[in-house]
Amino acid sequence: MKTITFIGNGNMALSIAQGLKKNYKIEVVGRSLEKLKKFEEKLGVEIEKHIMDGFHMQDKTVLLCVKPANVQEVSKLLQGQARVIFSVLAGTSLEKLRTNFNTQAVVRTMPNLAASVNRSMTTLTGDINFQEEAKELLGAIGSTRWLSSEKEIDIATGLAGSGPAYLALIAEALTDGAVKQGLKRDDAMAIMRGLFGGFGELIQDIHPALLKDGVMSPGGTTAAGYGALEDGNVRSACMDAIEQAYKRAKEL
Ligand SMILES: NC(=O)C1=CN([C@@H]2O[C@H](COP(=O)(O)OP(=O)(O)OC[C@H]3O[C@@H](n4cnc5c(N)ncnc54)[C@H](O)[C@@H]3O)[C@@H](O)[C@H]2O)C=CC1
Ligand SMILES: O=C(O)[C@@H]1CCC=N1
Repeated sequence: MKTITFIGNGNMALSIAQGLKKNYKIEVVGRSLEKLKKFEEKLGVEIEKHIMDGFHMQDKTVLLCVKPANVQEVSKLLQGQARVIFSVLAGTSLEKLRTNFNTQAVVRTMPNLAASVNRSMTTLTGDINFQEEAKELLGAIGSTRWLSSEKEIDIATGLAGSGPAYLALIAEALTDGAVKQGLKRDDAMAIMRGLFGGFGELIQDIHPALLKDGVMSPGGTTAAGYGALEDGNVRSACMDAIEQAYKRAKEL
């Protein structure tokens, strides 16, 4: 079984490790043995645990899962030359990763929180020689799409990386709206979850505009509600959200 070395033991590392644990041996490098043990407990399989300070990554296949602000601090603690680093760091350029880490190759990846349920939408870019390996590795946690530039992965970060948070806002707001009109909270939550489940399947094959046309009867309830969303500038706010997220990715 091939070994994947996680550097960092936070939410993203755990979500990805959940998807990889069946087919790969998992090694995790962190700052605290206690936290590494907790990671192992949550993952439910035995892992190799290492402290970051002085860790040898010679010829290893590394999944870098720390925060963008920790790059310099973390890179100073590591020794040896990695075979390849797959980074999940938002906005952190290939050049910055190459400058800070001793590695033969670098690939940027942008998964999302659905990695924990094997449904991540993960974008990839970087060393073309590792395209197939990246697709296979990150394919274990959902769908992948290789992009041809860093600009594109920074935009995709706003769409799919941050996207679960944006959809969560919509989900919560619609639920609150139903509660405001008198639906019980439990019922509203169950109905919202069913809505997102079905919608998630429909949107795979139907263009959003056609899906909307299919729901909206002349003079009906959907048209009434849809008008309120347009009055609230939801469309424009969604486009601004991607613009702001992209801008932020370029600053990281
Ligand atoms: N949370 C998400 O939905 C997504 C996150 N990402 C990226 O994943 C990366 C990790 O994010 P999360 O797992 O959500 O964060 P987190 O806060 O859960 O984990 C960060 C991990 O970094 C390590 N760390 C923190 N401070 C450190 C320091 N000073 N020195 C050394 N190591 C340190 C620790 O292992 C910590 O558990 C980020 O770079 C983020 O851009 C990418 C896609 C989606
Ligand atoms: O908010 C962030 O910076 C990270 C990247 C994508 C999702 N979370």
